[in-house]
Amino acid sequence: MTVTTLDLCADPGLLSVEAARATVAALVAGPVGAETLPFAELRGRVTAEPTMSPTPLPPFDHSAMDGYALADLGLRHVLRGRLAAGSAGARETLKPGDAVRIFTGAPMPPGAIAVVMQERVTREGDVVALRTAVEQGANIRRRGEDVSAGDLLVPAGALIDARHLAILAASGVERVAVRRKVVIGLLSTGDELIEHGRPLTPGRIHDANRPMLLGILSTPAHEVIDYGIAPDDPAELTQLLIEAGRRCDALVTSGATSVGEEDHLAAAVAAAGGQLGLAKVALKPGKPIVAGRVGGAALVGLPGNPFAALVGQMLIGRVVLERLAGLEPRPLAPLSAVAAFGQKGPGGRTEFAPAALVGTDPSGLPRVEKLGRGGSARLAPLIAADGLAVIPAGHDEVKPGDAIGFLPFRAALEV
Ligand SMILES: Nc1nc2c(c(=O)[nH]1)N[C@H]1C(S)=C(S)[C@@H](COP(=O)(O)OP(=O)(O)OC[C@H]3O[C@@H](n4cnc5c(N)ncnc54)[C@H](O)[C@@H]3O)O[C@H]1N2
Ligand code: MOO
Repeated sequence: MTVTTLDLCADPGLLSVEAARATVAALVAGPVGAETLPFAELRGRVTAEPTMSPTPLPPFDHSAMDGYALADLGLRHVLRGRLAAGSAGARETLKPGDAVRIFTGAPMPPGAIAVVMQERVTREGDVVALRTAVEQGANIRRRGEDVSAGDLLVPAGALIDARHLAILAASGVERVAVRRKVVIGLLSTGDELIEHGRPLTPGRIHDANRPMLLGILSTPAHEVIDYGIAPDDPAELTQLLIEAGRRCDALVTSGATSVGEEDHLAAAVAAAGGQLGLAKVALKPGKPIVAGRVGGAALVGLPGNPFAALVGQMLIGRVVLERLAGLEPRPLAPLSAVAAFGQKGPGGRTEFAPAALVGTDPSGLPRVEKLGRGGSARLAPLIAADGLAVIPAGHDEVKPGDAIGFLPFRAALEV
């Protein structure tokens, strides 16, 4: 059987992380289709169309302070009424010398030109005496000063979070067109793996990658189909790939990417009528990443070692899912930090290592301490880590105080 390969790695050397991200992103022709959802179901979904505001925000002129609405800028006024937030507003227009007791959020009475804060006045019965002059328009929030009717509220390709919910709710938008959920098949490979929750037998280990990847991929924008553990059996793996290629937009696997005789992924993808390419990425850990297509699905094959799989998904696999979901892949932009450690290397590969934030240096940059002694199979150092230290390729040695990068888990693990 001939294995059809994609030319992911035309260069005989290692692909840079950025080049690998671009190559893998190009496997996806475009985003999945769209559907229209009610407001309550929008969180975590990706907008498919821009939403324009049906109304100005704020919808009417109102007071920004608790105080007095004034008909003119004189220092002495007579109180004519009271307006609280939620009131439908005053009907009568103020006359010169008039003031109205007003509270934050209440509609401006007709004829009022400024609001004075209550701390700036002396009250004697119905007389309001200003201690200092106010300017015209002071403390008035104008209709439409935040958003005009017809303004762009949320562009297409936005991952809807609390900010978007706030402005959509404020504008009374009830339905939004979003990308349908990206259907992701998830698969672990390896005869040594046992499902979490089942007892171990000699020589076998629990599958850690699928629960980890489920933890990353289970978002409102995705529907994950769990294909379980595939044994190191080419025929069985081929059948699974054919089925997943029919149902899924993307397939994320771990293991079997390497060169061992039991690493059957490439042959199984070819037997399933797909194409696969091996990208040797200048990345430590996670060097072997395979990507391709099977049926209608883009396939990302992560290395078997759990930390390598995590790094591969965070840095490279996610661009496939972002493209399918209609999100512009976010550039890999580690924060500037300084090393609180010294080490040799990483030489020609960019190294990612579990790391904790340990204060700041004199210039205010975060100091980053590397955790654990390396190794792509170790999980324990991740638990105390705040994110990943990023040591750029080309360093033969890192000394304490050297400039490095830091990728916080919070930003990196959200999809
Ligand atoms: N001769 C070579 N051997 C290896 C090379 C190489 O270049 N030449 N690369 C090494 C590197 S780097 C990595 S990473 C691994 C990648 O191997 P595979 O993607 O084929 O992964 P496996 O061989 O299936 O597994 C590697 C390791 O990870 C454990 N594993 C696998 N799946 C899971 C899982 N779901 N949960 C927990 N642990 C898992 C597996 O038992 C192995 O110990 O290849 C190196 N070898
Ligand atoms: O680079 Mo492997 O991906 O070390 O674990």
